[in-house]
Amino acid sequence: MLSAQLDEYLAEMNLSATEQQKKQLIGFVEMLNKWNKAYNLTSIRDPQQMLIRHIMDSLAVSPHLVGERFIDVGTGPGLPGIPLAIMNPDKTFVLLDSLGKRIRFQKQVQHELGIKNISSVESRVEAYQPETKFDGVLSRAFASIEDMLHWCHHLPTDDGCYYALKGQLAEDEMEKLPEEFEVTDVIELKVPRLDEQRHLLRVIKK
Ligand SMILES: C[S@@+](CC[C@H](N)C(=O)[O-])C[C@H]1O[C@@H](n2cnc3c(N)ncnc32)[C@H](O)[C@@H]1O
Repeated sequence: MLSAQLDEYLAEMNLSATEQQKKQLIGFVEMLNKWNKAYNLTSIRDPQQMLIRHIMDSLAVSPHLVGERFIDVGTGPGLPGIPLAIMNPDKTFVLLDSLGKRIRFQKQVQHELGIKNISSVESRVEAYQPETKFDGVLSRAFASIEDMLHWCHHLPTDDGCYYALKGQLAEDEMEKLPEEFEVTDVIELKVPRLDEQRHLLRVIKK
């Protein structure tokens, strides 16, 4: 059932996936569903809705990523980072969250599904000092853009950028951007069966 839906949605989004990648995406939904009661990972309880609202919503960002090394800040159970890592094995993703049980869940996912290009970090983002900086800093449902830029300014390379996955566009949020930053792209995302506005904002330091 889930796998037929996944095939349909991937086709609608013009994304192609190997059998192994599809197995991992479905496996991730199954693990979210199984661990949700004990670990309180998401308010969405129905696996079919998880597929749309978590997996496909995350994957809508995939065609817009530029670079190889990414960090997903405030990733929770690994969103959008885990679906993006599954579909982009040539890129690496650090999944950062301050809550230990979410990190434990991610590590279990990495182990059970054999996802090689993710690593999990338990830390507040402000305190995290990576050895190597990132081409892209991603977030979904994490903070206002202003707070994201404030807390993450030490993470991207000089020509790296920020990707914020948002619902309805908050013009006031964009107006409050510190003047050294610039929104270079506002991309309207199409997520199958999701009748809500979704946007990806790409921000750079001028
Ligand atoms: C609303 S959840 C969003 C989770 C996921 N990105 C998603 O889209 O489902 C926000 C997450 O950010 C984490 N968080 C909040 N403030 C943080 C901080 N300063 N540093 C690291 N993680 C933080 C929380 O623990 C939580 O898991």
